[in-house]
Amino acid sequence: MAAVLATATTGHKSIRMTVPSAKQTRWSPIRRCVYRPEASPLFHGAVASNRADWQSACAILSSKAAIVSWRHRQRPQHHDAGGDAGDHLGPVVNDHDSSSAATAGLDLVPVQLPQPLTVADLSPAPKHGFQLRVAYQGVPGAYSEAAATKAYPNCEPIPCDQFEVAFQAVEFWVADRAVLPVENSLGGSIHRNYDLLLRHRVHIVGEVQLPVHLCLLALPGVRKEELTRVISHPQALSQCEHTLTALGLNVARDAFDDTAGAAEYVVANGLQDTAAIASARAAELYGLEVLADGIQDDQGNMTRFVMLAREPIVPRADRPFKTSIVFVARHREGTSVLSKVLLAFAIRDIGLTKIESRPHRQRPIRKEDEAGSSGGGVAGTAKHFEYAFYVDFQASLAEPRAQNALAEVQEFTSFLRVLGSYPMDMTPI
Ligand SMILES: O=C(O)C(=O)C[C@]1(C(=O)O)C=C[C@@H](O)C=C1
Repeated sequence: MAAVLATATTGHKSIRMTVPSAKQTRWSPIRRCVYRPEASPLFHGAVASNRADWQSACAILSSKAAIVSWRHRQRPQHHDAGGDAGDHLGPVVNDHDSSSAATAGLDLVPVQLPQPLTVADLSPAPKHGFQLRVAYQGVPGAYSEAAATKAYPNCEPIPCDQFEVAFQAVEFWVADRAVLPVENSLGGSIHRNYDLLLRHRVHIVGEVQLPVHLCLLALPGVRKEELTRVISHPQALSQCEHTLTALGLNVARDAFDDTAGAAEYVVANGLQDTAAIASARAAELYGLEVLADGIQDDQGNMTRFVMLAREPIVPRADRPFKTSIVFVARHREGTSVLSKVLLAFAIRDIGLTKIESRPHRQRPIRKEDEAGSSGGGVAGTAKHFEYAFYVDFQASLAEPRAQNALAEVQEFTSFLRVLGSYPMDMTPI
């Protein structure tokens, strides 16, 4: 059984990663798993529920075999702008060389013992010599990877197979940050991440906007006319819906986990009739040809990502900041809450850049009796959906006007959480 793992200390530098073939290996994404201590070979009562065990259980890097442990002789620490790759201890497969294990036909068994937490684990203070590890959803070549490296140049991007895994990677110290998409100028909001922001204990510490330039990729020699299927991330498919039709590609369009994963899939399966929509970098990484370049329906296509961390940053008032909040209306306030909240910002001259609503899962419906009293004599029960409202406003929490606005918002809400107060992305497009 083949053990598959890339060990490169900097994901980008891995040759195996950049020129993959069926036999070669590279970074595989961290996959989601449900942690069951009793199922873990590391289970020793209470000890088994610690971080190292979670990592052993969750960092399964291949669907075939490898069980990966993250070895931290020195705990992960970081600074935002790069570090010394040589100092970083990357993932290992039980200290074995994966290729020799594969040749010997061995099944690898995790032998990594839980590591005790150290003081360094508990300190957010960066230490030089370590690269910041940044989780993103997808595989190398995904736009989210590009966003991660735009947000944190010189970081070590850590691929995760699902958005939730990227959240967990930060919460459980497998990564120092996550960079995740929240909205696209063509496809709209990425609701899943709004929902996850509420469920996980992480903070928004920044935002990054990335122009998304989509390409149609196929195996070398394949012509457009031979295609019967186009695969990609649903957002990417929707971002070039019209252009595909204009190109005469009225073929099946199938959703995939991420754009680069679709490209990889075409190569891994030698698909002559299938194209992937992905980045030019994905074409390079996986050895595909670019059949059409810039196929997004709008040339200004842009995705906004948020940067997440375990700790919030200290808000400042000396540069443009944005603050993201989420709230649920207090029941007795009725349906007027949203307008009252908007007014709390308007009277302080605070601009709102985004508002999003998501259904309230525990309390989906609000009933209002005697609707007939104001409804032209038609008696009955009015039923409204109950929402969690997400608002981004243009001010720093360090500013008294923002603090006062939030104090007022709190009056009308049964739940209010600040997701983060962070510098706005001011980089030129
Ligand atoms: O599939 C990718 O490459 C991603 O990074 C994901 C994603 C998304 O979730 O919206 C990110 C940016 C693009 O808008 C298309 C897809």
